[in-house]
Amino acid sequence: MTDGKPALRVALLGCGVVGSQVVRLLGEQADDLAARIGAPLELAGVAVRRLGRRRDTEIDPALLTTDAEGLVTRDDVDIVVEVIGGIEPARSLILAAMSRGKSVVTANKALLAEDGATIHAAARENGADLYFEASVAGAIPLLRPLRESMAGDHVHRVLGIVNGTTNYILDKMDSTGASFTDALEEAQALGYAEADPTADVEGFDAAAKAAILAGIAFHSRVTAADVHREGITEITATDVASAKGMGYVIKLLAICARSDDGGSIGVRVHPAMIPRTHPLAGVREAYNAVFVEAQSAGRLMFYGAGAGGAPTASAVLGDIVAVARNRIAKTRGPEESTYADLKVHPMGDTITRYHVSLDVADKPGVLAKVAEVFSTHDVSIQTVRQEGRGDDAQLVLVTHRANDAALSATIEDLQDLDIVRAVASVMRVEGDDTP
Ligand SMILES: NC(=O)c1ccc[n+]([C@@H]2O[C@H](COP(=O)([O-])OP(=O)(O)OC[C@H]3O[C@@H](n4cnc5c(N)ncnc54)[C@H](O)[C@@H]3O)[C@@H](O)[C@H]2O)c1
Ligand SMILES: N[C@@H](CCO)C(=O)O
Ligand code: NA
Repeated sequence: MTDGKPALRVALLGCGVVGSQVVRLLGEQADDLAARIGAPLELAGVAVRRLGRRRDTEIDPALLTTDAEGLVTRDDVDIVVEVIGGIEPARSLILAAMSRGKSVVTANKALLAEDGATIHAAARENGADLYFEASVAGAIPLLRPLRESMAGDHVHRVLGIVNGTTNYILDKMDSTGASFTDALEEAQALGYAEADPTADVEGFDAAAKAAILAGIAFHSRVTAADVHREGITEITATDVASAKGMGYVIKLLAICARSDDGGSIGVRVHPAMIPRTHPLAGVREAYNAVFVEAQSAGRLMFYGAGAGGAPTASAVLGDIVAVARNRIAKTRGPEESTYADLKVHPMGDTITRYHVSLDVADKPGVLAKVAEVFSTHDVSIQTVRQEGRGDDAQLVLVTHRANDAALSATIEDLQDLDIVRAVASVMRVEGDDTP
């Protein structure tokens, strides 16, 4: 089937959770891959940090090297797969590979979100392919559909759950009533959360993915620094229970949306309450799901495993096949598209809704004073109810849509009211069509 075509030679950088599964699949599926590509794939070498380490997959020791730079610049390498992660040395290695015309496949969201401009420019200047499906939502085909299948449509909004670890934690808190700390420990015991869980629980991982998604969806350059980011560490069991009581569930969402006038985009990652009837509410455990809303396509939903060695390697393998086919056809995949050049507007200009719980004194006139603060900022209240009485009273308010800046100024003023003992919780509400 491959007509004796010479093999395409693959250099793998990094052999951890994802890399070891890439090695396994390249071996196990060699015949099918060759048939699909029209030429066999051959592993030219695997760059690792330490030679002697025990690995999940058996690798011919002769393929291992600690000289990643030497490997990517070898003449007999056609395709470089970067699954080391982080900014350096990943960036220098990718640039070195591209400068020699090699095709690059990477899963590195951190690098693409921080300095995608440099990597994409190098791909363009050297006529090299750059594929990165695994960088966002692991196995779920999402970037290729956005870059290619939807290239003829006009995307309004991308909204989703793009971090499995935090979804697992929030799901446990919701289903068992666990505290954040207990749910995090469970996620760590199961291998979802890393020993240092900061990138996940503080929303950095999701923010990098949001930047990549927004850039592709809106044909603009978006970096991690442009993304408004809030993590889930402050969410309490009480927040989760009270959301549940009102028919909501708390999820960490990534939201990339055009402004109402279409002149700018908002890109944000933060926890939000969504109705339990919303399709994203049913995304349990460590799964990911992303909605794309486009002018002609309408609403599309992408769902599946956003992390894990084998699922992520599936996306990497798909990219390897794509770049291999391109090499054989002497063509290239699509370049980065940033022609629309939309700017990211500040979070304060984003239109959101708030759910607010206030510990208040239960006496006449309190509600009127609270309502006055909202009206001063032109924020309209949708519902208000009181829970408890006397010294234990709580006012729970849900607003209509307003500027996030007006909503957060309202909260600041409420904090200063002497009748408000504490602002017990503030959470944005998403996913219902309330104006
Ligand atoms: N694990 C997942 O579920 C997942 C999902 C999507 C994307 N990703 C991305 O895939 C990439 C790899 O993630 P991972 O989970 O496999 O990480 P990992 O830490 O398990 O593997 C990275 C490997 O790279 C090696 N390494 C570090 N510096 C090196 C160097 N200079 N030369 C050679 N090897 C070096 C490390 O020793 C390690 O084995 C990251 O960019 C990550 O964001 C991972
Ligand atoms: N740590 C990420 C997986 C890698 O993108 C997650 O929990 O979804
Ligand atoms: Na993906």
